[in-house]
Amino acid sequence: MSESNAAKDKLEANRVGKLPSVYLLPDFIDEIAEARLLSQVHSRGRWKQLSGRRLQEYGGTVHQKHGLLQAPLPSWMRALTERVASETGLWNGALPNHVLLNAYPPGSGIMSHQDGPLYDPCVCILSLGCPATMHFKRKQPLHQQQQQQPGPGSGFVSSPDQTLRSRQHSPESSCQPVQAAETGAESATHINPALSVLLMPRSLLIFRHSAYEECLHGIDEVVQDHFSHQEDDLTLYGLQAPCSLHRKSERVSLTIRRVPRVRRGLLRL
Ligand SMILES: O=C(O)CCC(=O)C(=O)O
Ligand SMILES: [Fe+2]
Repeated sequence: MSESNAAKDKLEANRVGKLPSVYLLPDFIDEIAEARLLSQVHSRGRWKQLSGRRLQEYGGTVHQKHGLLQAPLPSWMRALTERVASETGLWNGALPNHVLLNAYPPGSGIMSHQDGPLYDPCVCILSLGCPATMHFKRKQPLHQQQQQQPGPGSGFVSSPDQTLRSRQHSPESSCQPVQAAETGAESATHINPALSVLLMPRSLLIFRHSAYEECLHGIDEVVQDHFSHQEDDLTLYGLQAPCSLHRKSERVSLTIRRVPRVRRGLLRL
């Protein structure tokens, strides 16, 4: 079997939930590699402070009109992106060229959003540090969004004082508007999640195609995630429902993507 067929088979064996294109690779890296990555992440680069999280961007800046104004990835990050590409068989032999680092203090998250149209519709997220849960919600038709949204550039997440999360969506009354996501069009939904995936440290979450294009994804602002039913992700981690996971320390994630349109050398725009 060719290397890329083996990678595709491995992905299919690690598909989670009912959405057709979400995959989870638990322990994609070991604890030594995690500690090394965390020290790389914290020893260099300048963080941009956003509401509730810090951000660093590697590989260049994504420009609406020109695509990726490319800057080289640091060698430690290139080694990781090459491994992700070869072990997943994603991007058909091309390499991801853009990585976002997000650092979340306990109890923070990221509002529901869709990543921008300039990326290949395929994302790999490596989690380090503390667990969290990613919720996918189907986008609503525009006319329904207009009735429910507070306006462009804002969205809804669970309120910070909500301490429990089960695999049910929070009631509308516990929602509050937050700043739009960095990476693309945002909109709010109030329907039940189509899928919730536990992001344990060292795991690699992958989503693409319809999960990328037809869903929003986000992480609730809670200090504890509760799982009432046994689902694929828990089984892959060897966990048994019901169970709760506390977010006691910082979570760092690396969002690995590919921007097909590249402009080399930073331009003055
Ligand atoms: O931190 C995460 O797991 C999610 C990050 C994300 O959705 C993004 O960078 O677009
Ligand atoms: Fe995202």
